[in-house]
Amino acid sequence: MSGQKKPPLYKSFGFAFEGIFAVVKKERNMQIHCCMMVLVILAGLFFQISAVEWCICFVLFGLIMSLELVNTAVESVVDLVTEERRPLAKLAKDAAAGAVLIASIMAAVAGLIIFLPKGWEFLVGVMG
Ligand SMILES: Nc1ncnc2c1ncn2[C@@H]1O[C@H](COP(=O)(O)OP(=O)(O)OP(=O)(O)O)[C@@H](O)[C@H]1O
Repeated sequence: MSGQKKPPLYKSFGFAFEGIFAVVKKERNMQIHCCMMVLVILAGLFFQISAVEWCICFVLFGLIMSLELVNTAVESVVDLVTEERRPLAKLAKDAAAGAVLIASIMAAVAGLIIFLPKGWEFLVGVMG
């Protein structure tokens, strides 16, 4: 929309937050990501993970949630453009979903690398 006055910065932030809240409300996968984030934060506090480990966790939360927002945006645009079954619509939706899946698998692996040894140490300490 060139030539039109841009909305003030605070309004742009408002629209962005509206988008985030709408996706959290509508998308079950986003609700699962939010629950996982809370669980990881609780585990991080319990096991007192290092600053670098917190950074890795927060970067991965951001990556997965951002990709979920983009995935919902792609799905919405595809549905807006066509209700017919079309190969390109399928490719767009499946590729966007694949991006979320890859990030989630990598985050799960990173989570295991960070938390598995600490969980094991804790169990050994409790039992021994
Ligand atoms: N217009 C379309 N043309 C061809 N295939 C489509 C089309 N719309 C959806 N599909 C296929 O059906 C699958 C399910 O689509 P849907 O829109 O229900 O999204 P979804 O993968 O269930 O995502 P979510 O659960 O996040 O809504 C897609 O992954 C895609 O493979």
